Amino acid sequence: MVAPPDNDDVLWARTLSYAYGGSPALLGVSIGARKGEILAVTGPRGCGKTTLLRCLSGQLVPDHGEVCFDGVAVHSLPALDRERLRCERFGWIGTEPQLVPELTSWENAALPLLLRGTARRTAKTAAREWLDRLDVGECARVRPAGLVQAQRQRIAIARALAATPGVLFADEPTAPLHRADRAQVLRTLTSAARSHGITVILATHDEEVATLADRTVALLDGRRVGSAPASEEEGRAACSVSA
Ligand SMILES: Nc1ncnc2c1ncn2[C@@H]1O[C@H](COP(=O)(O)OP(=O)(O)OP(=O)(O)O)[C@@H](O)[C@H]1O
Repeated sequence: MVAPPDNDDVLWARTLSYAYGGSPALLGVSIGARKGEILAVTGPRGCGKTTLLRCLSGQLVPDHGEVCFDGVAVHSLPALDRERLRCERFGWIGTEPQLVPELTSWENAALPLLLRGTARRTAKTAAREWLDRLDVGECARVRPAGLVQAQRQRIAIARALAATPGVLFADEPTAPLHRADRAQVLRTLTSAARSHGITVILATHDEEVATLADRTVALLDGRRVGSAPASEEEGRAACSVSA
């Protein structure tokens, strides 16, 4: 059975290829995600998950193929517009928490909101709420150097959620956490995303983590395993080139 064209995808990519210095990491990958959907990208180490997320989020420009978010052709935006899009509409949780060492935990969590011009008091309230939800409320006034890695990662997750992005890219987000804490943090992340209509693209090599997603796409050696629905290969309306 051929799936009908799906024009509800808020983020989609068609035939993405990317190589690092001639060494291919992605080969013709097509993918789509709807608003509020939690989509897991799975596969063994080195299969191209991070590269795919970096292409989808505009951090990398694919060698071939297209990325479209909310009608905007991300791959053809000038670098500054891609940066603005990432700042205003996307969130990123990496495997390593990258916090600003000079700022306290709440200031780190509030940073995307402050950069967008949100009033300091409002941004602080939102940041502290998310720190509480992620069980690091007591660390609000502590700088990253005074925290353990698992606490820093919870703060990075709070920072991503506090900004309520359109799409949250999460690359092995629970890797630095203790095994016992992973399920709880992932549940907080996925339930927050569902209640706020945030689309999540979740890269993981852990099958258990992937079970929390609405749908899974598997990669192997830079290619999508199994066939992509027809809607992800063709039949899309062209996206515009302005942000
Ligand atoms: N900056 C880089 N320079 C050169 N090669 C890279 C770079 N980043 C990734 N690669 C290579 O590209 C391929 C895909 O890597 P990628 O990190 O996207 O996979 P992954 O599935 O996310 O792996 P992991 O789970 O280990 O992060 C691998 O062969 C990797 O060695």
